[in-house]
Amino acid sequence: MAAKRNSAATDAPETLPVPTEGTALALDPRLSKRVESVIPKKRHEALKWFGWGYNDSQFYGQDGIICFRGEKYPLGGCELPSFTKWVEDKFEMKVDQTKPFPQLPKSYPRPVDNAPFLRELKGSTKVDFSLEGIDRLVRCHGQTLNDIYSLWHHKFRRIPDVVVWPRCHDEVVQLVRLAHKHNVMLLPYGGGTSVSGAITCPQNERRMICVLDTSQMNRLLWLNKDNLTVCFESGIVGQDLERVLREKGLTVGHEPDSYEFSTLGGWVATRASGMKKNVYGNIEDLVVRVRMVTPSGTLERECSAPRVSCGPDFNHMILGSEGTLGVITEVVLKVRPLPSVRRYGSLAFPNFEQGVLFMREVARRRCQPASVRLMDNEQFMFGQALKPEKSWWSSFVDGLKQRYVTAWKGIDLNEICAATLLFEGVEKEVQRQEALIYEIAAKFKGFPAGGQNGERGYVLTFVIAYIRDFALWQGIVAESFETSVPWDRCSLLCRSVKQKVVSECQKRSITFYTISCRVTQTYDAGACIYFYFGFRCLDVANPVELFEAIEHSARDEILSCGGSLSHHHGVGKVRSHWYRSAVTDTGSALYSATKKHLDPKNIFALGNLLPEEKEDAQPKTEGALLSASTTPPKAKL
Ligand SMILES: Cc1cc2nc3c(=O)[nH]c(=O)nc-3n(C[C@H](O)[C@H](O)[C@H](O)COP(=O)(O)OP(=O)(O)OC[C@H]3O[C@@H](n4cnc5c(N)ncnc54)[C@H](O)[C@@H]3O)c2cc1C
Repeated sequence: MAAKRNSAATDAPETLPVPTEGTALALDPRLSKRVESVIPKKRHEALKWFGWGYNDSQFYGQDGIICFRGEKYPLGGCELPSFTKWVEDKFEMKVDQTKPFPQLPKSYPRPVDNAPFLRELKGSTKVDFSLEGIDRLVRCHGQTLNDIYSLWHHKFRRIPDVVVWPRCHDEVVQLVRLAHKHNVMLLPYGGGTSVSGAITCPQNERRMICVLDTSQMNRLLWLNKDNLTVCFESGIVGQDLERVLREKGLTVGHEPDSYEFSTLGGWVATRASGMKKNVYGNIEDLVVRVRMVTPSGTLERECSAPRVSCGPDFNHMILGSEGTLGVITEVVLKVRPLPSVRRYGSLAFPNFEQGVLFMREVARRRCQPASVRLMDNEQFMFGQALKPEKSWWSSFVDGLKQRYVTAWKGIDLNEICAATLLFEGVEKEVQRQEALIYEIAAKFKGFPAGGQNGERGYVLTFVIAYIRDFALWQGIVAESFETSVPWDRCSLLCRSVKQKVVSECQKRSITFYTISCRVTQTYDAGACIYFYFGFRCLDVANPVELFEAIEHSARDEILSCGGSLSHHHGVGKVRSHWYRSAVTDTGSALYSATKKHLDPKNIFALGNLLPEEKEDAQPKTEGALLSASTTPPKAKL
């Protein structure tokens, strides 16, 4: 989504060191420049301190109707009567626009001091830093429900004590050395979009916590047009990266739903997945080479050859390291020429099972378009509700009526589900793909439902992220969770997890809730499933604990159905309970040994992956105890 750029971020001297690559002839040194970012150094000047996205974009209530403001998005300035009705029916509540919005705290947690560290930071480096409360607060968390709820209710006991903004690899090397020397905890911070608790400050850390904000390390370092590779610093934000490349007729094609705000370093550190992975690959397919600064030295592959057989691949040690091993500073990525054609489509299926069979067949024949996503009925209806007055539900139905009126017979609107499609490539290839996809869909009773519906589905993705804050404001807690699963367990897992959530809600007398799922990625061997869950919590004392207890049960169910701990959100702190059993004791010992070698003083003590020992853990309430299993379930091979 286009946004005004931040020129303040361009003031760094251009004398910063620039690594070179390959044959100098293929390189254009003029390219090495800081990118004007849409996100200012003082993030809170453009982004909400208390939730998701831009300050000027949000859902709000007016005369009992839900509206959306924010000119960067197509729903900007729209009233949403259907969505209002959906909320009223689902949660039996009216929009209450008189509810207060959260207020910034009047004071911030007292910082832990480490005078020798600060003295040396000021004296022997040129790294900019801040001790201001607001700079510390906005970087103490990611985007989990728990994070946002804690912010709204001023619950964070521990926030960073100092924020630093290095501008290049060498400054990171200096900072890591300093932190190691003075035993300061370092927390690499990219876009702050983590949904695993990965950047939430460990609440029991007694050392000074220094957040290393990568936003000022966002240069395009070089571009090699012969090899179609590009090197960026790790702090570049997704939309900036794509904009710069687009100007040169190129794209990386990595578009996670958070790409407006998440960074290249964050993608690598979490093993992110983008919606167009079918054409461009997931982040691990796109990375050619990556540099990570650790207290024991810099870890990187020596050359940019496309594939090497040279023992275990240490790029994969860095991918998914979740900030616990070091700071990723520079990444070499593959680029592709921009596609000449980009076309949307959509399909309707009589029920979810037919839709899954269609997805499976598309994967079997390896003919996935850039993106194909299947929504269940609940999510489909929710998507329809999110239309401005008189728009696409009517056009959707009309479209179907006009073209497929006879085929509609026998389709139950309580069962219908839909897939959205995005095709990219050259015209001929896109036409071939479209024909094949619609032919396969027909075998599973699927109907084309128009490009406009498909486009809306993708565009809405960026707006949907704003709903959670509105829901919380109104007294609904909601969040998504995801997994990946082999094909033969896909439908079973979707059904079982939804049933589990329903029964957990009933057990806890939660009457008003929503649980839905979608298949978002397909592979040869299985798929990625996304669940959305929310419930009305107006009279609940500890809604987040309750939510987490139910989510915990849902994760147990996912694992016992043969699903993974995570397809792309990562482990962080939220899923660390299951990490050891997911990778075996031997695997977790290997990770610990690696960490000990790279970071002997544990300065990257984020507490991700393997849970930290809890020194003063609070006793759990009944809601949490009800479902917190001690032995994580395991699926058979
Ligand atoms: C609305 C929404 C939609 C999302 N959609 C997707 C999606 O489609 N696909 C997907 O994969 N994820 C998605 N996510 C999750 C999140 O955006 C990703 O995990 C993303 O990769 C995080 O990047 P970030 O720059 O925000 O990292 P942060 O949140 O800042 O950090 C995440 C982790 O990476 C570490 N880290 C960050 N930068 C560095 C660095 N330079 N060196 C070392 N460690 C570092 C941090 O320490 C932390 O452990 C979504 C999240 C939200 C809120």
